[in-house]
Amino acid sequence: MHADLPPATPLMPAEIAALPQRLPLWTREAGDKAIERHLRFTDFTAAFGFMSAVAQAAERLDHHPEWSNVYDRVSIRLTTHDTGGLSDRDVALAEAIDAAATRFNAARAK
Ligand SMILES: C[C@H](O)[C@H](O)[C@H]1CNC2=NC(N)=NC(=O)C2=N1
Repeated sequence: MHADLPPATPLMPAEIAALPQRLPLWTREAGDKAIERHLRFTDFTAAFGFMSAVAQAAERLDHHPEWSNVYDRVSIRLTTHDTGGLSDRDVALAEAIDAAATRFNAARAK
């Protein structure tokens, strides 16, 4: 189904070090195996609309978030299970998530 996509490529240490510049809204988890972002929306409908948009991006990229939702809040953790750490797919999904967050007027949470 996703035979057209190359396999996930692990990030090099220099790429991990540059993540704060590349993805300023994301924080690196201790150990640098994952990044996370916490968002708040105007209400549950907006939060769920955002999650639906992210779900479509995740399918397109063949890369899926670890996330949770409570009413108007969504917390997202990105890691690559296949490689056991951060990969280019995490960056690609984070960029798609940032674009969707803008469209759904997300605010920073936490
Ligand atoms: C078979 C399929 O391509 C893989 O299982 C993909 C699907 N989505 C994924 N999502 C995440 N976050 N990590 C993975 O390693 C991963 N692997």
